[in-house]
Amino acid sequence: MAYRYLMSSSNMGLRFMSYPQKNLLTVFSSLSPVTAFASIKTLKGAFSCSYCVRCQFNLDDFSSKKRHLERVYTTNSNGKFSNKQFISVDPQLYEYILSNVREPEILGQLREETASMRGSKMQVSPDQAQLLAMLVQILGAKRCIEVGVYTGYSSLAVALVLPESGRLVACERDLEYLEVAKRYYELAGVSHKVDVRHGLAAYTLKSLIANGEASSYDFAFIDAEKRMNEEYFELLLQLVRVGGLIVIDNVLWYGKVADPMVDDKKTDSIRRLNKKILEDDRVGISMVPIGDGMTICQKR
Ligand SMILES: C[S@@+](CC[C@H](N)C(=O)[O-])C[C@H]1O[C@@H](n2cnc3c(N)ncnc32)[C@H](O)[C@@H]1O
Repeated sequence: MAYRYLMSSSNMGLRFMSYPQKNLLTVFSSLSPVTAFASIKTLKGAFSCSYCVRCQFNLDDFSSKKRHLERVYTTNSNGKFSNKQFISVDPQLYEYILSNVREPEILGQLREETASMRGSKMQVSPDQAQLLAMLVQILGAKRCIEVGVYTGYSSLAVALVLPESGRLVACERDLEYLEVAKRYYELAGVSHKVDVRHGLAAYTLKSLIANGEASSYDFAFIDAEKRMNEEYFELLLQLVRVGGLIVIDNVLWYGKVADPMVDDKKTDSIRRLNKKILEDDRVGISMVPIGDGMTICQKR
């Protein structure tokens, strides 16, 4: 790890370092990780953070430095991405991210109530919900659809920022979960904005199209049965207007999409859809590594 990291730093960090520092790094890169860490520590004061162009870790704090080494990686694809540095989010960093989320009180209450329920891991994270709400606000969205409500966390985040005349069609097949969601829509004073549809989401989406509602929605969020995502995407592409957004959750599937050893049906279907969307000229795209990964698609 240390070797890999030290080598990677020669592509970015070194531009900002003096020659002695560069020489020292060259020496470090040939050391074993343990020796490298020890040597870094003895260099206290020689330079601050030689590993990353951004941070300025205090070398006195050896454990911070070690954590930093474990958190920052460099792309490894023959320079195709200019040896881009990127971070992996460990629990400590994620706690920090969450501490920077403005979570409305009612959403916090719903999250806490849901924590003890079956399937609570399915809920989007507070940082994801905040991003969804922001997208809705940026769009000035009035008409939204959610596929996969569970107990209502993401749908409530969206409903809270919709204008009074806004409408969110909330599709969920499980009545027990919907009852919790409906209670929270009431508590938050947004139930007049939410059109709850109990049943299979594909059926609801087809009925909206049959009802003449094509191209009339601004925003849609897909977060239900993953193997159905392609069908939801196609139906929602009919329902969303040009310029509107379709956001798909779980596109990284806990990292399994990038692991060639994983070939289960769910992972394969997510990979297939990711590839299809990448090649789909009907939408502009951005895959965002937030939560379990979300792809934001804008209809052209
Ligand atoms: C990942 S959870 C949704 C989490 C929710 N977005 C949140 O943030 O709390 C997926 C939900 O989709 C529902 N679901 C799965 N397949 C469905 C289908 N075909 N039609 C409607 N709902 C479905 C499940 O019952 C489950 O509650």
